[in-house]
Amino acid sequence: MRPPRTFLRPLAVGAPAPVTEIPVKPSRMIHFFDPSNEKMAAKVPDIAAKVDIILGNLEDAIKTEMKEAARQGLVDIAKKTDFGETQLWTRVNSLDSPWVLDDLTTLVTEIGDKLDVIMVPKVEGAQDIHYVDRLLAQLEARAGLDRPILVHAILETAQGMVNVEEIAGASPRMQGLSLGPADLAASRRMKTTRVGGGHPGYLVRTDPVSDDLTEGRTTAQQDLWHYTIARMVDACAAHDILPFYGPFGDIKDVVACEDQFRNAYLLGCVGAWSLHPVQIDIAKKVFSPDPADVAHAKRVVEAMGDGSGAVMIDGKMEDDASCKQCLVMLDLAKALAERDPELAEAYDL
Ligand SMILES: CC(C)(COP(=O)(O)OP(=O)(O)OC[C@H]1O[C@@H](n2cnc3c(N)ncnc32)[C@H](O)[C@@H]1OP(=O)(O)O)[C@@H](O)C(=O)NCCC(=O)NCCSC(=O)C[C@H](O)C(=O)O
Ligand SMILES: [Mg+2]
Repeated sequence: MRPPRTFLRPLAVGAPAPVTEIPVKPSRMIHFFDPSNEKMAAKVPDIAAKVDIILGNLEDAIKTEMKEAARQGLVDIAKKTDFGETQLWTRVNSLDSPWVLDDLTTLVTEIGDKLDVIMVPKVEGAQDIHYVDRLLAQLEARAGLDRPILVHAILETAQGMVNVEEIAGASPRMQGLSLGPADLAASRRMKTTRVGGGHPGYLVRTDPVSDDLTEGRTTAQQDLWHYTIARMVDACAAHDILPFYGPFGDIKDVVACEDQFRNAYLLGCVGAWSLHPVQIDIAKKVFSPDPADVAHAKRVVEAMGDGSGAVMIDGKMEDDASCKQCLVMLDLAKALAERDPELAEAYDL
């Protein structure tokens, strides 16, 4: 780790100064598209207008023989598209792959001025972020960029989970973390075959009510990802960066997708990945606070005045701590209202 006094120094001569704060912009969904797929690529301008973040994916889900076409496709799309307020991200290939060096070199040199964040998969420890950090500084200097490109790490190996805190604080470039449940399940040797979501076999059962062990015993499915998401959220909050849930692979099960996204929202995530257009509106709905919650938050904040003391509202005690939660809700609502006139009206902001 770099000592505190040097943490914010550029890592290459001519590289832009690192940021001191991660910009908090609406980030309800990171929409994945395959830049080598002509049909998907053609939809990018329309989709970019609807999402908070659009991500050109170069890693898993891109066939080996299409890796170079995907990289070039992303360069072409980025050059010709006006993304407006929507953030442009990419997911590069993993650091042990034969493609990542060309991914980083080409993208920063050709479209570095348009790229907000580079998502790095399968990050295992601070050393992976340090490698990317220095290389990006060199490339930014070469490309004459005037702002640093931020880095987002996917937590998808057991090693990455063990080192989650050092990853979150490894560089001032660290923008956030996403959970990659499919790779993480494989790395942990979990006995699942899904891309995110729950499993009916992971349950608890009520105690026996008689000698017949099958009589009257109900079960409830449990959340496979609770521990992982909570751990990621704590690491992100401690380092002032942003946590995201990752993919939900059962595209047709829009109900369970909404549940998974909501669990992540309630635990502190700011957004989730959308893999298919049908998941965009699910993320938008879930990660935008409910207007009733925003109205309640406003009442509490108004009643609490300077934020200290305790008041009763609708029979419930509110104090400094619940007021702080309400401020989190209101800050998010205000940020979203600035971007979305419908939400501004719904929140009366
Ligand atoms: C999942 C898909 C392969 C499904 O594609 P398809 O079979 O074409 O679906 P549809 O026929 O329903 O598509 C309808 C139209 O919508 C377009 N489409 C589909 N997906 C997208 C998209 N993401 N962006 C833009 N447009 C999209 C189709 O082209 C159809 O168009 P048209 O024919 O003109 O009507 C596909 O959705 C897909 O590939 N999605 C992205 C998958 C992906 O990125 N996977 C990687 C992320 S998950 C992961 O890596 C795991 C993680 O790392 C971990 O470890 O957990
Ligand atoms: Mg993965």
